[in-house]
Amino acid sequence: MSRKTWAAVDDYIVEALFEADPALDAVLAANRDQGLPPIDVSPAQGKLLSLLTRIQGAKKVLEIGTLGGYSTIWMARALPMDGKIVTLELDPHHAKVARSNFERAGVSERVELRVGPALESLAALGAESAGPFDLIFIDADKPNNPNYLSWAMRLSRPGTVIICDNVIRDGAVLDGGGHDVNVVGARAAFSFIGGDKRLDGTAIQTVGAKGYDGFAIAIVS
Ligand SMILES: C[S@@+](CC[C@H](N)C(=O)[O-])C[C@H]1O[C@@H](n2cnc3c(N)ncnc32)[C@H](O)[C@@H]1O
Ligand SMILES: [Mg+2]
Repeated sequence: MSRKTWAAVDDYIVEALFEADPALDAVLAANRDQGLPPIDVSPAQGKLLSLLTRIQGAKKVLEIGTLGGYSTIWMARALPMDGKIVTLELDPHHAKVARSNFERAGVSERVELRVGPALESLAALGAESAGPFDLIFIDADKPNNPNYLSWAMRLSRPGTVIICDNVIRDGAVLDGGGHDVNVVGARAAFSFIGGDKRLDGTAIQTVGAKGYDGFAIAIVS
């Protein structure tokens, strides 16, 4: 099965199941126009995040790694009116594009974007007792996965769902002796989840418009 087929099936899923969504299309167009890398989740993955937010009944969501806010908007729309998503982004240009995307998509009131190194923003959230969050999506610099998971635990409660993106990496996750820092980060996420008795997790391998990758998903006990 080729990458072309995976992408075509993704298109089929979107066509068969999703309403036309000019607002989200505009987000991707703005990201492209502003030179952001196309490393956001795919539409099918965004919908999965939205469904998981709803299945969880989440009111408070934390996202680490905003980019242009594509995944943020999927999750923000799945929140109740009094829900909130805090999203953390290092790059001021990405953050600026994301802010205007939130405005255009009509979700600004439900989104709090914090700019700076996520580890500093997480420490601030901890100091403010901003948790617990109901769902936490980790999708930033992969070498920091264990640090982000460690903060996710501190900002969680029993029942919090933690999702970590890009943990399969074309199957390179199998390469335990390699030096690719992103693979090392993916494996560190598995080690963290597998090694913490409070976490019960699995991973979903995904193929589609974004190639072969996957999400790790865990629940806090
Ligand atoms: C894969 S993109 C996020 C994609 C987004 N979640 C989506 O699906 O639409 C990763 C983002 O994390 C940001 N990032 C990288 N290192 C970071 C750090 N130390 N702190 C906060 N954000 C960081 C990058 O600038 C980039 O915008
Ligand atoms: Mg990702």
